[in-house]
Amino acid sequence: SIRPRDFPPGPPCLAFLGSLPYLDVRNLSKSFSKLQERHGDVFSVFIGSTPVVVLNGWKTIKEAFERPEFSGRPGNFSGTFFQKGKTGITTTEGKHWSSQRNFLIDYLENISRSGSQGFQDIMMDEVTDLKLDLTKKLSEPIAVSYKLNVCIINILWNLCCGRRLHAQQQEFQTVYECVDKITQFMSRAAIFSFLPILTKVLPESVTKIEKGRYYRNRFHEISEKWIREHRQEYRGNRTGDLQDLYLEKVNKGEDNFTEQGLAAMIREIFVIGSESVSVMLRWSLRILSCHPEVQEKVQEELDRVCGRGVDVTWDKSDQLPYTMAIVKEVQRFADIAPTGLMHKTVCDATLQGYHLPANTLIMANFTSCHQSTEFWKHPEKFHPEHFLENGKLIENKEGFMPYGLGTRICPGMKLADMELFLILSNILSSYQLVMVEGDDGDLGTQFEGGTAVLRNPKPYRVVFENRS
Ligand code: HEM
Repeated sequence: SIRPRDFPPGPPCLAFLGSLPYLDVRNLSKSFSKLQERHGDVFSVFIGSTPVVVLNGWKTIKEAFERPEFSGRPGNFSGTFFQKGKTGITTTEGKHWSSQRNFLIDYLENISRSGSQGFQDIMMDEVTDLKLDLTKKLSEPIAVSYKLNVCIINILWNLCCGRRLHAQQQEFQTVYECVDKITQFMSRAAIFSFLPILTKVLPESVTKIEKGRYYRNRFHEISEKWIREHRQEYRGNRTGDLQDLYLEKVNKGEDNFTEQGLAAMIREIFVIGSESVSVMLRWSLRILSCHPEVQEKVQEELDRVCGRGVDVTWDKSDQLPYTMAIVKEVQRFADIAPTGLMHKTVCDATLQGYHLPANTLIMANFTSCHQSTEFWKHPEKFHPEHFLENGKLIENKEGFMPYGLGTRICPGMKLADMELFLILSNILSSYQLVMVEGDDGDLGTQFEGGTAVLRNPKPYRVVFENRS
């Protein structure tokens, strides 16, 4: 074995393939849970010839991810291909990373703070449009993905560009297509970070690199155009959307703030912020249509607190513990990012007696928390009561980390929580979700479509019935 003695143990490493024969690449977290039984909470696997240290269990993941030594991010094929280099937040480190990350966090904190009504109203407008769209297809089986994506992309569009671009249909279609194709390409290309040789030996029909490059370039052109347009209109006295605030910093000459950096941030928000919320909503509607008894309870709460079919707003959320528990339980049950994003040690570090040299790749097995009987009474079931105690919502629960933990925790979490709450509660207030006849209610994962980074439900149709 090429493991030094104080490096975490793991399955054998074979030439070229590493530990791949011991791993189900379409369901890594399941393979990890098996290896955890044998090797403990900290073990290592080889992907190709690259060792990756896998962390399991709440205590271990929390201990590591809260320490700055573990806050690095490895160079990865998909991310750098998408941005044409290391820029933005997800793929960067050091001063660049913290400046961009803090900017986004401050901005989102500002617009989502209770009392700041503007952005909530914008979200509610999009939710109303979504409901109108659903009204056109009542009582027939429909696929919801596209409708949900339109709503989510419009929210992000408002966030990044202000309202003006919203109605331009052709441009919307182009952006939608770019985001969709880039997301697909990036999850397919995840493996190229470990086996770059594949990009050379496999044909384009398999790698889809040329196609990926086409959509990437198109999206670069669009994001750069948005910034030029914004620049022309900017007079230095408007404090509005994300671009205005970022450009203010560019104008002041602040370190790490450039127009290219702004374009990268916007592309990143669209790609990372739309698919994640969309997948979570697809799970939500699927799970709820399969659980009429849960729908009944949440609708009773919504009717009582807000009134049937009346707009549900974020300021009502603290009076809606059951609704909030559903949002959280969907996040636990769906476990959409089972291994999160890879980290890297930025210097030599020790963890539970093991020595990890600088630049060691680190992966966390979130499923080991979300599916553990240590924290959940019925881990394999959808059970909103996991987040309730004496009818009150449990805000911070051990073992729950849909957005990761510590230094790299998702900066979009508050925005995502608001989107999930507003879209789901307003749909449930107006409609009954009914399974299509003959549907067996299977809540399994869709594994087709390669090594998807996000865990998706199997494609499904659902019927919306009016409640009034
Ligand atoms: C339900 C939806 C979402 C989920 C489940 C989710 C989950 C995650 C996870 C697990 C990470 C990795 C944390 C780590 O590296 O340890 C992450 C990172 C990130 N997310 Fe989210 N996310 C969601 C929505 C969003 C939204 C709406 C945005 C943008 C507005 C966003 C922006 C980001 C960014 C920029 C990072 C990289 C952070 C960094 O490297 O410092 N996410 N997210």
